[in-house]
Amino acid sequence: MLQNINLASIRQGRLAWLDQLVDTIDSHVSEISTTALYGISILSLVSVLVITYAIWLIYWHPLSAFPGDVVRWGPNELSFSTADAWKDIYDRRKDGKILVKDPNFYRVDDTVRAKHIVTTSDPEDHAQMRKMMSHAFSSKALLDQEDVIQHYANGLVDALYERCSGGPVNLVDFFNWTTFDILGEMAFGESFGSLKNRKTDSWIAIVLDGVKFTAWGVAINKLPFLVRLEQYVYPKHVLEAGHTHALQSKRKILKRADMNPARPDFASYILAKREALGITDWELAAHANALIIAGSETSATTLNGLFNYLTNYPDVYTKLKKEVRAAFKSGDEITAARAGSLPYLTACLEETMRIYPPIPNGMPRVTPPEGCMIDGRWVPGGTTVAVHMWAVTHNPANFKDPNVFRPERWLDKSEKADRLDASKPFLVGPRMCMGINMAWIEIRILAAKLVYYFDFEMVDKHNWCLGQECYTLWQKPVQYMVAKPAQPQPTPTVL
Ligand code: HEM
Repeated sequence: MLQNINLASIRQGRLAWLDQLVDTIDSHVSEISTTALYGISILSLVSVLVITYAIWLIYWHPLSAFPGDVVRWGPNELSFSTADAWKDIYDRRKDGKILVKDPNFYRVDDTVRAKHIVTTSDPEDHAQMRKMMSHAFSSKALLDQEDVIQHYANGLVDALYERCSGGPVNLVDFFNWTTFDILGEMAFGESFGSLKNRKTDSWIAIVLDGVKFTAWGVAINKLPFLVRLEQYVYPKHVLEAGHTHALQSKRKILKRADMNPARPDFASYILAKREALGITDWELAAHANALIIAGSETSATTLNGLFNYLTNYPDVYTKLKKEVRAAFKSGDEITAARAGSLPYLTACLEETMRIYPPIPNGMPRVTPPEGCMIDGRWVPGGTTVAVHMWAVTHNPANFKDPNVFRPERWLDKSEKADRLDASKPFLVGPRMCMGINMAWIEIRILAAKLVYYFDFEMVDKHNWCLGQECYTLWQKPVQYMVAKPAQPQPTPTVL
């Protein structure tokens, strides 16, 4: 009996509690129903639209027919990794069609992203800029440039002799100091003083962070609704570096404009056309920056990559040392011409730029409105296309054992196992690197001098090139090496 009473009261209590709950929900539902209904309807509509758009992109978009070796890596973007795609996308085409640089990737504005030779999309605009700068890359200019390169190459050797007895050296710093000092002198009329001070100039640190600013800008541009909010999307330090870098470059180039250097530098040729072509101060700064980044970071990357692979492949290193040390009786004899006649050195550098391309991503172009053929396939108009440097040089269809560092593949051309023309670290066609000759002079001299003067051993031997972050250019971590002198120290150079 007692039990029944208790059970009944419990049941009653439960029911009361449930009644209360139902009442509460009821009142809330009636309060929010209209708003919730609207919300749910809009959400459902958006979901249906997004799903329909996604299905359209996957099954009915004109590019949906591109599976396999051509990778559709964005709704309207194709990546080719065949040797033949290079000429169809970047070179002068037989059908006269021009694939311009994709303005969504090469972003420009009137201030911190002012257009320069690398970023302008308009072919006529570009041709004018290229003409303006051509004197800076003439044979005569190259002779002067070799003097500057020799000067800093000797400075690098001195700095390494000075520091190597104190323990392992971070090669990344030493190559940055050297290549940025060379380009600083060529572009702004003065070096950054990094080699002399044995310290990375603060401007260089900002330049390297500034590279991320450009890469973030490209990523943000992929979602147009983010562009207006972009200052909130960038990481704060990247945004600051991008702006500081542009402002400091403007200050530097305007200071250079007031100087009158004895030897013409890159700035001389640009300043000479400043009025005639109506080049703004921001554009002046952008040109100088483009030259410094294009010319220094890339060469430093190649040299770091070379010494990483040499120290990981002792047989290759021994063979290269033999070639270089047999060719020269003293370090002063190392000139660009003589270093250029060493086949194994050239093969080692070619192989470095294949396996660790200084600019590893694709440089996007847009197909003309009427579409065009690329590598034997029809591609509709307005499609963004590129050959991604890393993909094409690591594609086993182009290179046998693509992850193996084997300079011999560049020497034994009868082998035919490799499509050597798939590796184009300097690009091809009218937008190809303007500094290719200077780059070869620089990397040959610097590599030959270091191979001649030192024996390097990597601390904690590993493949330093793998696993690096990339923001168009590699974010290079420290690379510590033990440097043992192999020759008596030369007379130091006054920097
Ligand atoms: C190993 C070293 C180098 C590599 C791998 C390299 C690679 C490249 C690549 C791939 C481009 C095309 C970029 C694009 O279209 O977005 C380029 C353009 C350019 N590079 Fe280099 N570069 C190197 C060194 C240099 C040097 C030393 C200079 C001298 C300052 C230089 C000056 C330029 C210029 C002016 C352009 C723009 C050409 C144009 O659009 O007409 N580069 N480089």
